[in-house]
Amino acid sequence: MEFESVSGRLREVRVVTRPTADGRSSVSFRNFVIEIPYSRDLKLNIGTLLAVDTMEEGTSLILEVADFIPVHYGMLNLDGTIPKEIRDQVMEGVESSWKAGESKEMWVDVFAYPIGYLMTSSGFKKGYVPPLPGTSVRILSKEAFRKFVCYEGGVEIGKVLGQDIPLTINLNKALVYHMGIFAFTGSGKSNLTASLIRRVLRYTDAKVIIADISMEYAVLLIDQILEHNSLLISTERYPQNPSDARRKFLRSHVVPEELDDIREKIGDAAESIFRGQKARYLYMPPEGSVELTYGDLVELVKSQIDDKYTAFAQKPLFSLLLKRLDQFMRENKISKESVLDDTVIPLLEEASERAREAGLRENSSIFTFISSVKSYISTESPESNEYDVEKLAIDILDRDPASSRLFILELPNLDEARELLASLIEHVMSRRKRAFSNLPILFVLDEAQEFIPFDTRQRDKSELSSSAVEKLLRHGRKYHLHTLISTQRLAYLNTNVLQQLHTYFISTLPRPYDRQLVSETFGVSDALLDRTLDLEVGQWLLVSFKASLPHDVPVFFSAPNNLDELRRGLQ
Ligand SMILES: Nc1ncnc2c1ncn2[C@@H]1O[C@H](COP(=O)(O)OP(=O)(O)OP(=O)(O)O)[C@@H](O)[C@H]1O
Repeated sequence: MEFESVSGRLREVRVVTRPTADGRSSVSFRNFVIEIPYSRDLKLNIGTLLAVDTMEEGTSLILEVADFIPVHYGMLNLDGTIPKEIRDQVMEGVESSWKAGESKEMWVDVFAYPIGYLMTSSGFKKGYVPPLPGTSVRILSKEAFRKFVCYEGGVEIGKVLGQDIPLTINLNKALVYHMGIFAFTGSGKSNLTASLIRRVLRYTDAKVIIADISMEYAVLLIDQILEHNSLLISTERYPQNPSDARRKFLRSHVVPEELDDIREKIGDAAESIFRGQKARYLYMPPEGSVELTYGDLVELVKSQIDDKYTAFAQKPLFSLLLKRLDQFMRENKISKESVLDDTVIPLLEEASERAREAGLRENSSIFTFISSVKSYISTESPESNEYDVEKLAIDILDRDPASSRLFILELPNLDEARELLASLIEHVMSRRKRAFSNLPILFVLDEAQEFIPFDTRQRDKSELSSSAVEKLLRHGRKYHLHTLISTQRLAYLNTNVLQQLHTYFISTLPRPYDRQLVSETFGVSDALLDRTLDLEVGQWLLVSFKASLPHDVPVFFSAPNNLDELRRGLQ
């Protein structure tokens, strides 16, 4: 059976127009009012799907329920102008008919909106055909809903709200098109992030790198650190002795109250991490000691051309060097941020050759310039045993099945976190470009507004991290580099990145601006987004655009509790 036995009728079509969140234009949503007879057994939920006849024969329009209100005919015109005794009498009568259960005078006004799909005899297809007012509206059965909404054979991430259907998604595709988790503090963002990471580790081959500024994930995923090849990386040193390191771990991490009874077990797990050499101290070079990049070299050559003391005879040769450098970078897909390496030496030698052919004297500034760049490149920086960002990038890109899969980077200092993330993304991207592989890598950025804020400032390094993350989101997919970001305030985020995310998990967002931004980005009705205000901790609205689900249907679900999964994992 495709439909439930009960059906209703389409009574009204309303178009609601409002200014966009940025106030620059306007956006309209179609809202439909459907009347369904009231009965005690009527099973309606926010998110229930309906089908209504349209102007095209044999084609129904699919609607999603955003809200519903029971109505009694007897109370339609009952307002304060009617004397109190009569009001009381009418309401008593109405109360008894609700209790009796069924009457022609009672119905439910259902507010629903079209989700861009049509149902035909050959199945579902994208599109919109105006529905016929007054015609019957049917409720999709549980099985029809499951087939339309869930990804067959996919990974279960929770249960559809009110329907007890396991919500299965295409996790690989969700990864590829980046994901976002948006909710007010305390709604369960870290919990959902951790349970999604568990599934990524179990059901895909992706490596996972978590940039953790609130030092939460080492505890939330401690069983996973033990289960998989992992590294817990910190910018602070832990004591050499594993039992001292365990004490420091428990002191510096918040163990959720719900896990108080297994605090010792968590301590044991931490000690195993230190004993098993799964913890690393990450060396951060002192500020200012950054390496020269290709962009720096371009700037240096340009300044030679612009310098009034550079002899005129040499300027065309510097221009030629600049042109060749630009060509070389384009051909080899080298970005300005890539660290200068010895692949550029043949280019410098070619420039010296041209200068010699032009008959320039050996002490000309172009020769001095070239030889100083060459000597910079060939001077090996002293080999250090410290685990630094370059070694980390190499480990992340390592394709050996025995290499680490889960990397938790504990970065409590924000400036340091931004600088490190920017540098890590640059290293990973430039190495990936040079040695391509399709091994997926997922970067998880909790508190993403700290890395890609709306307002970037050079002083606090957010400019660095913001441009690196933006690049990762825009171009990462080509190189199998993916991102999951999570934030509590969309207003504080660089909203350029929102279009790059194709899967959103939304829970309570108290500010209308944040909800409006999501509804505009995905074309989801405001009425549905407003329902997120009623969600409880651990309940989410999943919105996907050609990614997680077979059809782009916003779906409400309740996520499993990561703490239960952690508890089971530790047993
Ligand atoms: N799916 C869930 N089922 C049951 N309880 C949950 C679920 N998700 C979260 N919780 C509980 O809600 C509380 C807050 O969760 P969490 O720390 O993940 O929220 P958050 O949004 O990350 O908060 P913050 O922004 O403060 O970091 C936790 O105590 C957790 O146990």
